[in-house]
Amino acid sequence: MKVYHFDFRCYRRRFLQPLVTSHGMWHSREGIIIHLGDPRGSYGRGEIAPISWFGSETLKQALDFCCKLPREITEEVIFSIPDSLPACQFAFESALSGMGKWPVREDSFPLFPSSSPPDAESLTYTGLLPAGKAALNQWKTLWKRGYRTFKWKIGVDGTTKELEIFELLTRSLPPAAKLRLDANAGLSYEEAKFWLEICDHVQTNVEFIEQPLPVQKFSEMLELSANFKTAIALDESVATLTQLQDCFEKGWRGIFVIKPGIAGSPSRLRQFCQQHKIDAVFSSVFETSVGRQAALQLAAELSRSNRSVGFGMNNSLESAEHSLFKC
Ligand SMILES: O=C(O)CCC(=O)C1=CC=C[C@@H](O)[C@@H]1C(=O)O
Ligand SMILES: [Mg+2]
Repeated sequence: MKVYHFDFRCYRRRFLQPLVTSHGMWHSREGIIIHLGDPRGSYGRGEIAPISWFGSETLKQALDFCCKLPREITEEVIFSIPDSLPACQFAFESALSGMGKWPVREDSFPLFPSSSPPDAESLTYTGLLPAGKAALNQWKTLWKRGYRTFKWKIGVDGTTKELEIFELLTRSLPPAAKLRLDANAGLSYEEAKFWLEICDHVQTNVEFIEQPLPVQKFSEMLELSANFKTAIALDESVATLTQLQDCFEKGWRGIFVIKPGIAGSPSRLRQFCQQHKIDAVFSSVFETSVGRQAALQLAAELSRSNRSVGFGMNNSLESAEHSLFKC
């Protein structure tokens, strides 16, 4: 059985502007870059970028797992990482499948790749707008950079204030623009109905409302998805492969937001998406280009519709280059 040398480093990158969602304010993205090397000098890298409030493991759980692993590991160890560690499953399997595809080893630990995978060139990207009225100016900057799909967080400032901004935003967006509203599970049932009603009658193309209700309100979201023209996309409800399978089995046939970085095993995710031909929107976990490359490769392979991918904001965080440290 092949044996790989295993090593890892932690990183911490600040958001240039804290990310404000109904979950709260997110100031820094922390994660782990893993390195697998083989005796011939080939190596692969992966990234553990958990989002525990979405249902993945915590960074501490991932770090404990890495610290307990021996420095020499086999494929058997990699494919037996438990489903309770989905971000670890993603990282180790990505590193294994990337063996030998990385440039000749640099002296420093991992240099972060600057390019996206070739297959990802066919993808279009979503621009993430800041919550609140800052969105009214920010969309123009992103439009000039070529974005045509925008995502705006709601469930942060209250419906009255957000509706005011929404009306100004939809009146200023060009007809070719698409808008996604992401509530991060922060609306009540009545507020969700209200937003769906508004979106059904507004001129701008509202592509979908993302996770309007908490994960526990699955049947309410299933009912709402049948009663409005505006689509609903599940995100927090389908964050891990286990949750994704569960929502599919309970009858969800709407849009699934897939964050490969926390979904779990890429091979099992690929098998599920190909078998069930789901309407998937691929989304970032604000990972570095190490995890982003692996996630975009999956998005390019598995995106069946022309929905843009939520990986537009790699400039939302400070550079990864000097963020690494031994942990
Ligand atoms: O999906 C996108 O367009 C960008 C990524 C994004 O919005 C998110 C990434 C990670 C956690 C959340 O704050 C947020 C989301 O809810 O989708
Ligand atoms: Mg979301």
